[in-house]
Amino acid sequence: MENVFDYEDVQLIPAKCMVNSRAECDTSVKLGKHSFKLPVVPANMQTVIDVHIAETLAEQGYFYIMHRFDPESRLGFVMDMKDKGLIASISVGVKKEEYRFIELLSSEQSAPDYITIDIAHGHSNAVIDMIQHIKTHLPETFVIAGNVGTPEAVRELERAGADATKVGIGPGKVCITKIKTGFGTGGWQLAALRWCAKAANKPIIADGGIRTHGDIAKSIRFGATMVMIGSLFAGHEESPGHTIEKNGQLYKEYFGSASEFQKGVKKNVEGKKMVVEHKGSLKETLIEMEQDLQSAISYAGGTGIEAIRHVDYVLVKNSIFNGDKL
Ligand SMILES: NC(=O)C1=CN([C@@H]2O[C@H](COP(=O)(O)OP(=O)(O)OC[C@H]3O[C@@H](n4cnc5c(N)ncnc54)[C@H](OP(=O)(O)O)[C@@H]3O)[C@@H](O)[C@H]2O)C=CC1
Ligand SMILES: Nc1nc2c(ncn2[C@@H]2O[C@H](COP(=O)(O)O)[C@@H](O)[C@H]2O)c(=O)[nH]1
Repeated sequence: MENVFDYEDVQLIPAKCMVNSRAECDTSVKLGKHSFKLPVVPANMQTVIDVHIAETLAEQGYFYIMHRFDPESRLGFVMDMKDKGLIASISVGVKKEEYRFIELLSSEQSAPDYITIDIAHGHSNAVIDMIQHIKTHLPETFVIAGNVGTPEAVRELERAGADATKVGIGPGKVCITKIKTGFGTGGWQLAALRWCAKAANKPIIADGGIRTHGDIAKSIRFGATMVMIGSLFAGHEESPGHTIEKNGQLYKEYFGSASEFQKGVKKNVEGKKMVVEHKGSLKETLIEMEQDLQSAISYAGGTGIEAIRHVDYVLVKNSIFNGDKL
């Protein structure tokens, strides 16, 4: 593989500005049948999203994916969202009971708009079979399958019927897959995204490793349609994790979906629990993300997200922060 790099190794190169104000730049993106305000989705993790946040995001025109860690509530959740005229977007795993759950959604005529198949090693027959099961019983539902980290995996899941694939094995903030198994895209997620995107015929969601808002623009440049983010969303006042005070400073808990804490047992643990700084409201962050992305579009010399996909870039190995912190 040539050119292995990650977010901090890249700078995008500005092109001539086409707007008189950044407010003219449109950050919206289409995924499936719907358009969303931002190419960003909070991670489907228990300390990042809950029913309240899902409803708020859907009402305000943002994409969301509800997590799968309260499995019994999912049918009611889909029905409620549909009753309110909101997009229903949920996650499933690949175990036997999930097959029955898909059949239940079908028999209740409660097809979600989006289903994300959410397992650690998505390049597997388990995911291929689940894609086909969903497509058989809920043919109108947009299926996101993951997670994967190679072009072969993207192609195989697309061939099986996935409408989008999610790329990122191990770059997450609470991930320990890279340490425990030696595998993954941690440390070269942006290059892996580029590699996968070259093979993809359908949208890719880049998942994990986003540490700054500029990384969203970089993900788009290297082939992402949407970007999934956990740690940057876990610290809000609305975030579902507990608030913790340490030496007068407020933090929020953030734990991996494969952490011992989430699983309740010490078996195949590939995630950890940590705290992130408390940082005000989700609404403020979404507005700041939109403004930063509008600015990125203006530097790309365009008026919409598409402009970012065509800019030149340089590799600046580990130097973009010059020792600075945000
Ligand atoms: N993006 C990432 O880098 C990672 C994300 N995660 C997140 O953690 C959560 C739990 O993931 P996961 O453990 O997959 O979900 P589940 O615990 O639901 O496991 C799904 C199924 O896949 C099997 N399975 C899991 N990993 C492997 C593997 N490496 N090889 C073969 N079979 C496997 C499991 O069996 P068995 O347990 O018996 O092997 C189980 O039958 C998810 O939300 C996932 O997104 C976890 C790790 C990495
Ligand atoms: N290896 C693991 N990855 C995990 C786990 N729980 C979630 N995740 C992945 O991380 C991203 C979020 O990354 P961030 O850098 O934005 O914080 C999330 O979407 C999952 O793909 C886990 O336990 N182990």
